[in-house]
Amino acid sequence: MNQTIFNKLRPIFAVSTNIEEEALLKKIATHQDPYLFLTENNRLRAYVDLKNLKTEKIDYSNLHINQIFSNAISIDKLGTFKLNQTLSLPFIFQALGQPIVLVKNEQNDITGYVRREDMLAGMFREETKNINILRVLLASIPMGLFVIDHEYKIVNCNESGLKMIRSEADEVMGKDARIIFHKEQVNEVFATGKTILNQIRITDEMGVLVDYSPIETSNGNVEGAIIIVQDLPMVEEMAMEIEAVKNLNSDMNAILSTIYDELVVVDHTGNILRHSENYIRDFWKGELNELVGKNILDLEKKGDISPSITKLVLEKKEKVSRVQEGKHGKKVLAVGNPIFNEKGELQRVVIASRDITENTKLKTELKQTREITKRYKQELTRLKTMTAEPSHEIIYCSAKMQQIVNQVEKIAKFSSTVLVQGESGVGKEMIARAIHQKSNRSNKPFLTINCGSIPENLLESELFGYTKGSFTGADMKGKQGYFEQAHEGILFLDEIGDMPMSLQVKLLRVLQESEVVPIGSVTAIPVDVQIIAATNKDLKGMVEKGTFREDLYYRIHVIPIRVPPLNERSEDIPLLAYHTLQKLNQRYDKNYHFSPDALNLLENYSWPGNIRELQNLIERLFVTADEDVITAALVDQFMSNGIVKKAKPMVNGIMPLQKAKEEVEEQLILLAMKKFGTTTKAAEALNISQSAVSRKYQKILQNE
Ligand SMILES: Nc1ncnc2c1ncn2[C@@H]1O[C@H](COP(=O)(O)OP(=O)(O)OP(=O)(O)O)[C@@H](O)[C@H]1O
Repeated sequence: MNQTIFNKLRPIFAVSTNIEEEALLKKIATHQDPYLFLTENNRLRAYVDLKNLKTEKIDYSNLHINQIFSNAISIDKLGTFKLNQTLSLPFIFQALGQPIVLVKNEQNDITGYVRREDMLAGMFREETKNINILRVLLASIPMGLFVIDHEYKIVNCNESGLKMIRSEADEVMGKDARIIFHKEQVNEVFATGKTILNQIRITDEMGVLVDYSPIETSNGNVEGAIIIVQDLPMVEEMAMEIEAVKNLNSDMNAILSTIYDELVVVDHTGNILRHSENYIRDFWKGELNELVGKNILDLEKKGDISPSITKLVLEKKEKVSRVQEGKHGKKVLAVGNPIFNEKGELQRVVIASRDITENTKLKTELKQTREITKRYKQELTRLKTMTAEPSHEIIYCSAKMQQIVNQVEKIAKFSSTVLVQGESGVGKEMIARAIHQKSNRSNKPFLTINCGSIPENLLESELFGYTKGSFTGADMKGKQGYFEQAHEGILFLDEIGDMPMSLQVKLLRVLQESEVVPIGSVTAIPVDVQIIAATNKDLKGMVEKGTFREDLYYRIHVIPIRVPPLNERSEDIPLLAYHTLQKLNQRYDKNYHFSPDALNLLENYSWPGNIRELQNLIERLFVTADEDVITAALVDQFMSNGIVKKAKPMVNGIMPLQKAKEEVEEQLILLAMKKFGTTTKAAEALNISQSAVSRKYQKILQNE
């Protein structure tokens, strides 16, 4: 019995797992026979049957040691028998249940191993002797067994086998096994003497998983074969499990690829364990063959793969994210996550990347658009301020304004103090600015301060400045006053009539001494500032009433300019109206114009608010007009709406009646002549004789 079982004792190659991986692989590569791996203290660790690797031709240079060990069979699963052990039935069952049986000598040294098929073949050979054992054996094992002789004929089989292929013994016995099972595999086993495992056979009668093993003579010739059959339902279950795992895997890949565009998993040394398809397309420069098993760090060094963050994650052992560039300028956000085992050792690195090319593009576009918008905004504000800034171009055609403009030209050559008088909105500030523009101070500051709208103490500090800590609430650093700031330029003191008496003294001093003493200081600062003061009040009258200092009045009344109200120069009205409308047209890209009647109406209005009022009214007309033409009806509507009041003869104070009559008469004649152009028509309108109009008109012209 023992002889039978052990007469095909195969040698075992034992290797220690602590030898260099490369050497180990080489050693394994030279033999196809199983290996026993030993632990450091020479104990058995695992058994590796290279046939289990399933790969027909193994390229050992590409094989990773982990792949070999993943096929290792735990040492607990191996049966162990002594060479001379008597094999009772239970022992035989035990032996057949093991993929391999280790055989030891009396000294307990492993002398070789026996495969399951070797054992069965031996027993068949000794059939007559072991007939009973064999029968029991064949009947009781859960797998199907078919024994084939050298002519491929089935010479023996068990009940389980018959059930599995759904046949009776007489249908099978003596039949060529190649008809029932895989012809090629049976031929191959006979030709090569190799075992072929896990062949699925599905026909109308059966669905089984088949292993083919050779029965070899002691000199190595194949003299038959053993076919081991397992029911497919069981196999199916396994297969389904595998299928389920596969599905799970592909689901996982699908889910991951929707969350991430690329995915690669490496072990702690950088060996690629798995990757998504996109990863190959976007980062792998080589062929689309398998990347698994290759080392990502080596590939990076060789330049076969775009640099990844694997190295960083392996070094830092923490999550790392970076924007990386793939093929064709593709930008990805790669996040590398280290995965640790229970001992806290780094086991895997999962690198998931997201394509952010589009995002980056959009971001860049957004940035550019923002910049453009910013520039447009700046430009718009610039344009707005330009349009909002009062134009310094003096618009006029009246002789009165011509006189003023001539005066401005002359004054601009000197730095004398100027007093501009006139009603509100007549253009006093405009005149002051014109002086500045034409003077040689034009590239120095022009500062304006409204003396009527600022509280007294604030006005003082604004005008003269203060030193640090000079009063509660003062700026810590102190402040330069307007006089200092306007040095070498012009200071426009608007509403000078509203300046408090106390400040009038101080102002007078500055004007006389040409130096300022800031609040809280004792040191005078020399200043060279030209003063242009303006008022709509009767300063002379105020002096008489004692509300304005006489000395200051004379100090500022050096060059007086009186800007006449608009109704004293009504010929300027159409021009100013047209000019204002043009500016609005330009600003809003429109082409509005006045009807002649509308201009007439505007011209005949008294304009108590002067040019400012005119500008406001025109802006209102512009906004309201439905058509390009601003009609008299529309102008009238605003006037009768009470927004502006219709002109009425105005009397500003008591005067001799005769003089008043003459003035009214003069105005009426001028208006009529301007409107109708001829004395005849003017006479008609004024309801007096043509000769009277002619005479009076000549007189007016002579007096002007
Ligand atoms: N001759 C003119 N040509 C063009 N625009 C003018 C003219 N005169 C005045 N303006 C405009 O009229 C508006 C009022 O002018 P300005 O502020 O100079 O008047 P002001 O007499 O100083 O008024 P206030 O006394 O109320 O300070 C300004 O927008 C100014 O540009």
